[in-house]
Amino acid sequence: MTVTTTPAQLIAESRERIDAIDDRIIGLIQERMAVSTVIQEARITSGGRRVHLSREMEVLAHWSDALGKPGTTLAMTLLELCRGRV
Ligand SMILES: C=C(O[C@@H]1C=C(C(=O)O)C=C[C@H]1O)C(=O)O
Repeated sequence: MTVTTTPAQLIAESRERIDAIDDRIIGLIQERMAVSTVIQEARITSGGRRVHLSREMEVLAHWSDALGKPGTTLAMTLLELCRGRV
């Protein structure tokens, strides 16, 4: 007996996978925010500034290399989440 998957089933199952992936991405972003906060607080406590522009350029280049221009946009949003608006 062959069991066929209908398009509606395929879509529903794939959307469940997307929701699960999104949950993992959100968790990773929250983890990134926590690590970024540790760095920023250490720098501020030792007399430095919250923002480190040359490091942010490295982060933007990393995302741009992987995902192109939308990667840069994503990285800018990530940076805003991690250190607030500049
Ligand atoms: C976390 C840091 O501090 C800030 C936050 C950054 C980030 O979230 O990637 C990058 C540079 C800084 O503006 C860092 O200097 O690495």
